[in-house]
Amino acid sequence: MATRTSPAPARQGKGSASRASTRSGSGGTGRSSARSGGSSRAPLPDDRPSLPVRAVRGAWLGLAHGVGHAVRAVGHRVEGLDPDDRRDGRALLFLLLAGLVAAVEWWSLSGWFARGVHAVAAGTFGSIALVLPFALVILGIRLMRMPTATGANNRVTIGLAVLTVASSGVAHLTLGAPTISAGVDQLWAAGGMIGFLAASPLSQIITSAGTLLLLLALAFVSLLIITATPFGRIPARLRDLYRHLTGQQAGAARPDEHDRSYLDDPPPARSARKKNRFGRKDRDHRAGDLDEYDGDEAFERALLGEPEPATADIPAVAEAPTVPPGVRRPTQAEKAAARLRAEQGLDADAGPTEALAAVRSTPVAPQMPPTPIPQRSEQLQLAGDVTYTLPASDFLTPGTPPKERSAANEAVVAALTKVLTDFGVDAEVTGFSRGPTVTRYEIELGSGTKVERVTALSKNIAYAVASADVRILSPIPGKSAIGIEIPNSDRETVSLGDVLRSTNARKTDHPMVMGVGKDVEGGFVVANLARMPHLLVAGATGAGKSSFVNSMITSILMRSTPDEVRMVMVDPKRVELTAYEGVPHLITPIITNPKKAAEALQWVVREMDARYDDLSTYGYKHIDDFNKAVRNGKVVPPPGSRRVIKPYPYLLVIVDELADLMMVAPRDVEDSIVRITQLARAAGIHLVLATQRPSVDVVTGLIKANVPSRMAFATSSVTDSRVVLDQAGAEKLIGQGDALFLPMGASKPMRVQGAWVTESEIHRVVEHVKGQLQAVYRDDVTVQAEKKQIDEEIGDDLEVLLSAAELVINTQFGSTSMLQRKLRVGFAKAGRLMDLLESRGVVGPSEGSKARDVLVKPDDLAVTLAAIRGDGPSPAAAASDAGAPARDDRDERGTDLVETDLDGRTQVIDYHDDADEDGSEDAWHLTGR
Ligand SMILES: Nc1ncnc2c1ncn2[C@@H]1O[C@H](COP(=O)(O)OP(=O)(O)OP(=O)(O)O)[C@@H](O)[C@H]1O
Repeated sequence: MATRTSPAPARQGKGSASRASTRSGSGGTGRSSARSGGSSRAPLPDDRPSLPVRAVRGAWLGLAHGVGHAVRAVGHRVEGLDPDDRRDGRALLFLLLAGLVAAVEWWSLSGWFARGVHAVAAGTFGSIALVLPFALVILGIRLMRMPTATGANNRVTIGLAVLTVASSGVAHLTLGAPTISAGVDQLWAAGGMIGFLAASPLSQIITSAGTLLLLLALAFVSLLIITATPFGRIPARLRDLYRHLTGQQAGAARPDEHDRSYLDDPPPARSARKKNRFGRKDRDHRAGDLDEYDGDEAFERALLGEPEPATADIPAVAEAPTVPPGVRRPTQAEKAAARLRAEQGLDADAGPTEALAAVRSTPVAPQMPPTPIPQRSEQLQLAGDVTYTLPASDFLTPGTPPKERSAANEAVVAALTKVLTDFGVDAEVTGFSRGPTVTRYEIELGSGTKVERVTALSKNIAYAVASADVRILSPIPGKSAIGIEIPNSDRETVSLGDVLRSTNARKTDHPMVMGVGKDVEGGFVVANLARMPHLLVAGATGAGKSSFVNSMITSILMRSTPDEVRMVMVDPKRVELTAYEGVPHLITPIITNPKKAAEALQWVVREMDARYDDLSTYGYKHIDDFNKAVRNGKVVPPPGSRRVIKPYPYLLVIVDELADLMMVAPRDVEDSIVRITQLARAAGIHLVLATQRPSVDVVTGLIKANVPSRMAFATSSVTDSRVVLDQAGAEKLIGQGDALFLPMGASKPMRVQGAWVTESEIHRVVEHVKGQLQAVYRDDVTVQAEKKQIDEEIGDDLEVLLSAAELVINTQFGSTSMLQRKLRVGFAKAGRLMDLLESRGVVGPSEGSKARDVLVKPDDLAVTLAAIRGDGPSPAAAASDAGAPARDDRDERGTDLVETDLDGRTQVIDYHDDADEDGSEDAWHLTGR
């Protein structure tokens, strides 16, 4: 397969050019090798294997891919593997060898072939041949499931090899330590030839006991190599193993446990769910949909507001709920319910009245013990071959069990019915679905009844149910019914743990998926921040923004490694995000100073530009494609560069109070935000902006236009709601995490109760994460951009400096007295201008009375002037990009270019000016540094 290095690589098929480049050996890129001579373009002689060979090869690979597919589907499904990356053929060989050795060694097969296999296996490894199949199976399965994790696979292979040698040596010593003269049978029964060679010579030198100890130590070290366990982490690994073996993650099913059948049940089709809600059983749609169901669908379902469906077969009749004890006056609604009961001759303690029981509630799923989320440890080999374990799913505790219906709901149904009857409206309450915070009651109209007759009653309804926060949806999207959302007087908390354990969240591995909460129908809502691609979170103080931001960060910490997601947190309030200080996902300490935050945003712009440079250099449209290519070794730095190209993590920038930033530097902040939001999506950079002041001076039109996803918590006015959502509604929310979620592309906001995570849960997760890796902060994030220093230094002299630059560059004469004369300025000022030009790389250093060297050619005048104005890269960089002088200058001084990656690790890149052979510009330049 050809290696892809150019921005627009000529697509090489699997044919001749491709093979030619592969064969051309190391160092050469696909492109250069393909070009290395005219002959390589000419069709190669037909060196294809003969038909029978191809047929056997095809059959073998077909079988191998089939087995590989099955192996990848078992347990935690491996997805997104590029067909080109599969190594199934080799892996199947390992598995077959394992089977062969097992058949011979375990079941003592006889015959010449079995004897041959035994001679090889036992002759080499002695009695260790008995466990050889395990090692071969491990290697085979790893190769099928993780063919691209070359580093980790090599590590495991080396570890297994060392373990085999050490064990053979131990077997040799403990099983009689036979000498060669004792005959092959004895050697085979002990440690085989490997065991003999590993143990015998050593025991001559350090005695048998010493050798045994040494080999045991070697075996122990090999286990550490296989499991990528540093010495310091042995206790933690043992603890994890213990927890895993004793099933502590799963937790015991308690009788009062939250119903979590959704953990196991794949969601049925929407139509099936609808029918089942009304008691009819129809499972036909379900099986068909299951096969096609994938993580993306789960995401889209969540994003589209489709709740995670409840299980089908539950009868919709609820138990009679008991009213919580406590002395208080009954509300109007309760009185209405009592009246309805009395009218029907039922006593007050009776279960649901017939009339109320007829109003069906959406059933909640039945109780089932939870299953732990499978650990993704196999995928978590970080750069530098560090194994990283994500926090266990039970770090986040389950929430209160969801109720299908309660006395409060019955009371409201009765009150609504009474209002409709009192005002003579031909309509009835036909059902309700209870969410954690609000219940949506469905009202169906009799024929000939106007919708307005019900909507006009909103104030009367509010009065009857004694709640000001009544929201009417007309119609409920997708239904011929009016929805009336009324807060539950017995609201439930939605635990983040439950959301992250839901099927929706588990169907996708994407590291940027966060638990949002539960919708009005009780369905779990998750969202992929990478697809937002930017989010505005707004709401009055105390409405639940910070809790939402906490849930978001905790979701990321629960699901992603620092190699996958990095964060920049801006917390001008200084209290909200302090818990996360020191997590390895952070690029810079939490920023609390608004001025520094503005600078950090400018750094993000520079980071974005750098990523774009890489994307365009290597010809990829999205950072995901680029990362995939890097992982597959398809992105090779140009010859001469010492840069090590690594995948870019997603960068999540969280600003917990935008208003504070907009106060200190409105223009700069707005500029940066607009630039980031317009472009950063493809670069894997995503912004989350939270504010309690959603007014037009904070959330400006430009910012709004570029931040497409919105999460509105309760706002203090309808105007604020309009700023956030472009529509009213958020002012009716009831606070404490009640929100309207409007993801990009959705036309109507979805009402959700935000997920809640406690401080102790956050603490546990953060401690786990920090215990594995230390944060490596970059120190340039909050450093003022060079551009700003220039601005301040130039002060009021910008115009005259631009004239001076123009003069010097056009005349190619760097003389101070010329500036004095032509610009009519004094000596001191002309000297200052010349110094400014020097510091910006336009002229060289002073050489006494001689004129200075001019380093910028007239052709580059425009870009240099733009740079001095602050519209582009520094003049030195502009010049170095554009022309030879600065480059030569750099070479003469022997200065290398320096790149810093997200870990703050600095890499030196040799400057090289061999422009790509296809004429494309060399892209190794510093962006804004
Ligand atoms: N999702 C939720 N579930 C349950 N309770 C919540 C939720 N979100 C917020 N609350 C409650 O509301 C309180 C205020 O929430 P939070 O601090 O997040 O508000 P805020 O909008 O960030 O306010 P401020 O702008 O003043 O920081 C919390 O202390 C908590 O009691």
